[in-house]
Amino acid sequence: MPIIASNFKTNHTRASTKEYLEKVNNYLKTSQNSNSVFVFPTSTSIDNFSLEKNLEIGIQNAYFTNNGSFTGEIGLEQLEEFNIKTILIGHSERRHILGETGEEIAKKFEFYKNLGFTIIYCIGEPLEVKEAGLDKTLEYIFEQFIGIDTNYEKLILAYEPVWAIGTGKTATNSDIENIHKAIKEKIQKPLLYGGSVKVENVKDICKIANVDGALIGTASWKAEDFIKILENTKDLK
Ligand SMILES: O=C(CO)COP(=O)(O)O
Repeated sequence: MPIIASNFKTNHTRASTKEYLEKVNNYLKTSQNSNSVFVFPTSTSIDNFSLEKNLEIGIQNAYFTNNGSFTGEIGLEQLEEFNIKTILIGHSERRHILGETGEEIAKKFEFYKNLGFTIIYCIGEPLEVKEAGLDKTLEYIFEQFIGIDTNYEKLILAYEPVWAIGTGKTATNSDIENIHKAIKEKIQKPLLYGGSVKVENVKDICKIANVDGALIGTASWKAEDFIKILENTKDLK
């Protein structure tokens, strides 16, 4: 069964997140859809939601600390209040827009690994690297694993080419196939694809060899569309 995840990024309010989750949860309750579903709302919208077993809330980001003086950040204490046990680490927007370094990402990974969190770890190359060819792309991607324990049992990977995120430009199926194959040869962990996944293409993408699911931004922000995405992928292995 595929893993299907929605990354809200900086979208939705507390009220609309609750509404969204009610809709998705009701769908899962009645549809016999056994996909493994994750939703990553904004930090201000997390709560103690009562959800189906296969729907889990994760956090988009947190600092590697229990608590302390890190203005603007949240840590373990704030996550524990809502029983959050899943975190997204290494998203390209944090790497490239918020300036998170490989070293900080590795520390974050280690901290949340030691706490037994499920970690969705994102990797992916910017356009200029893609244009330099497959070898350069793989070299860039594998550098993003430096300091990361790729044997961690609760690790899920997400390949998200930076040039495909929020641009409407999905990688071609053969790009996805080649990159996923190369990653899987080295790291045998569930591997999601992300980058302009849509209601219309999610099924075909999830059918590509070595694609275990999808991490979706824009196309997942309306509950009705996310439910269509879940419906379109429900019969896949
Ligand atoms: O960054 C993404 C998910 O983490 C992908 O975003 P889009 O689906 O908007 O391209």
